[in-house]
Amino acid sequence: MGDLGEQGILEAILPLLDSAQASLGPGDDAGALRVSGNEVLVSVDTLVENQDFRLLWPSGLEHNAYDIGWKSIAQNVSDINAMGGRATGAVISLSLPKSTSLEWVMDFSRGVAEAIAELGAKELTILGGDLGKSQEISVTTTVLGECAHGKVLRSGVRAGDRVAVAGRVGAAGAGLSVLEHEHDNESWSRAVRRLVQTQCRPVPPLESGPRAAEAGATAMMDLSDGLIRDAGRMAKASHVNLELESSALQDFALRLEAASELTGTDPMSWVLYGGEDFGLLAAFPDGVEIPGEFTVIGVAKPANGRRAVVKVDGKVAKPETGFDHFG
Ligand SMILES: Nc1ncnc2c1ncn2[C@@H]1O[C@H](COP(=O)(O)OP(=O)(O)O)[C@@H](O)[C@H]1O
Ligand SMILES: Cc1ncc(C[n+]2csc(CCOP(=O)(O)OP(=O)(O)O)c2C)c(N)n1
Ligand SMILES: [Mg+2]
Repeated sequence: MGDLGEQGILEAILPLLDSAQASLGPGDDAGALRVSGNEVLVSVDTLVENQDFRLLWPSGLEHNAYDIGWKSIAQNVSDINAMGGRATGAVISLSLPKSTSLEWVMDFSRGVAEAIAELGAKELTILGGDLGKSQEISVTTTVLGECAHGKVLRSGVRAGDRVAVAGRVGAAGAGLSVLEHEHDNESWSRAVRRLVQTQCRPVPPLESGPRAAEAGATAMMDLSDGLIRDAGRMAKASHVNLELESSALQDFALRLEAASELTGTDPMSWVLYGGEDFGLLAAFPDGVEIPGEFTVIGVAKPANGRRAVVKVDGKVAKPETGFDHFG
């Protein structure tokens, strides 16, 4: 399966599955089902030890259970936010090695509870979950949600729309590089610690999803796999090119300098290809007032019947760069 990539696997399996009864089937940040006349959004995401976090990073930092609980909530409510909705319920499945301590599970659960409170997911309540035994830690959270303003899909961008982002871009990727860098974590500066914190405890902009929907966004998705890769998915779903300007991304890169000095990485590579910030990528038509927390980074242009692409400063960006579990 290694060479197929996530996209190739999905193209092979989705035709085998029946989604006819869904009001929105697979392909977007969340699916939707009509229940007693109301649309309910559903999304699921998994965190696996050594794939999505390490209990001990090469930098010497130990990853605590609290942060895993936090991130599992953050990454899931982010998918509901990306539809323009608010999370209402969640179930959490924990698969753990027998050696895991009770203190670990309690710390994890505190992270879940505090993420819900501090991220401002006021309507989100835990409905249940599951406990099981496994070789390594694996956390799967399913989240339900609703949209007051109608759901916003990835596929709605129209030529002429302005493309904008909210939340952080590149910080979590920079934090990941620092964690993976064999450099003693005791000597990290405050700025470096903040970037690591964005990787371990991401903060999706939960007010911005519903606000963008209300403002009239034509399309939206969350940024989990890297700006270029995710923008490529939006471009493909909407059959338009997304033309981005690196000058509009410069401010995001400037905020990553501390990590760049430590690891020797060009900060723009984190902005373009780093994932897990769980910010928003949205498109707004002309005449719509874009909410103030969004930064316009480009514009949508017709694909003219060709394969839709993402361009940066007029050059086609490589769609294969970014994060893929099977890439
Ligand atoms: N095993 C699967 N069966 C059916 N649909 C899937 C499966 N895995 C992923 N999908 C769907 O494919 C789309 C892309 O998945 P993914 O990249 O994980 O989404 P996201 O990045 O928003 O979490 C989503 O709509 C998701 O629901
Ligand atoms: C040990 C480790 N390796 C790599 C990463 C980077 N990483 C893991 S998942 C991911 C992308 C987002 O996760 P995914 O499960 O694809 O979320 P989704 O797109 O489904 O919301 C990235 C960049 C990490 N956080 N930790
Ligand atoms: Mg998503």
